[in-house]
Amino acid sequence: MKKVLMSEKIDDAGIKLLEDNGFTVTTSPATDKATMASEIKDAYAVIMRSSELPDDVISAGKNLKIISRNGTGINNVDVESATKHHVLVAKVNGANAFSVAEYALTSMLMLSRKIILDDKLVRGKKNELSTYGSLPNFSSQMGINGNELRGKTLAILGLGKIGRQLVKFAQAFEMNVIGYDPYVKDDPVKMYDHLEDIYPVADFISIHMPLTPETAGMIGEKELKMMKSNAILINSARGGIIDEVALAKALKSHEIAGAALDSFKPEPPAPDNPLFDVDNVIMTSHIAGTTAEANQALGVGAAQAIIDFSNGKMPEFPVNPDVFVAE
Ligand SMILES: O=C(O)[C@H](O)COP(=O)(O)O
Repeated sequence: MKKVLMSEKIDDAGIKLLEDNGFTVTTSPATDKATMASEIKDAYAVIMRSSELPDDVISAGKNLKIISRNGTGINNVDVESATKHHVLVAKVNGANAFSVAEYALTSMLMLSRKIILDDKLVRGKKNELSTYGSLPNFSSQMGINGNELRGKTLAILGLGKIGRQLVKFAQAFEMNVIGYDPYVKDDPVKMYDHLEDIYPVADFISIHMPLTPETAGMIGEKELKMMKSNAILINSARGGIIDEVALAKALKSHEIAGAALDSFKPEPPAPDNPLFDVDNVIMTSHIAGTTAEANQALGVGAAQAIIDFSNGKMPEFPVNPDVFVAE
């Protein structure tokens, strides 16, 4: 029986699909590299999500034929090493696009309606609330008002499946959507050729690009200074695209109005990450693409890639297709 090693457990539907197709499925804790390297020895396939799959682990996989990432980003897989060892890397595109786009929209709404700030105010004033009597909207009386999304300009950086889903959501909120993506051939929204033309006009900026040498550190002090003072920046893509120290400074000095980050560098964020001390930022634990629905679709997609491969068929989303040799 062919063994599939999971560095993180996938949805039961994906495990069942593999077992129904004659594979044995085991989990090895991704945090323990030594165990992983020993477990990978007799594995035919690996399924992984957020864990790192470096060269020394891949090299230990003497029978390894395919690495299946249940997600789109492949920044945590050493594709070069996989290719060197003739291991196919496959991913699952689009299965969590709705979830990530929902996360971006939720963050935009929470920040522009000041939901977290108001929640803190209500809790902080719990003993005085009865004195407000017929004026329960005390935060509005204090001058704290949110804004609608309607009519605001949203810049979407990266117009893949996630970015395009966000376009649909934003248009339903009557936002003016603009975009930047040097790799798209069509123009799903008004596209800009240069990021420096986007920063000064956007009220919201949402990043949906992979972490690559081109995007690493793409938004730092200089770029933050170009943004509007009411700008809200959302990163549900990858840590490392935004300089977090520069962002904390820009938020503290109100150079921009707010931010939401779901991914950090390093991940999880180190205790001395300056964003912990900033109010107008939402910090979450890489949850944007993890809903029950997305997890199920991703698990099934990752399993299907292995089944297809083992049946001599190219998986739907290969990363290094040249190593594919039908079995
Ligand atoms: O790579 C992806 O599938 C999306 O960017 C979501 O990220 P995640 O899979 O790391 O949650």
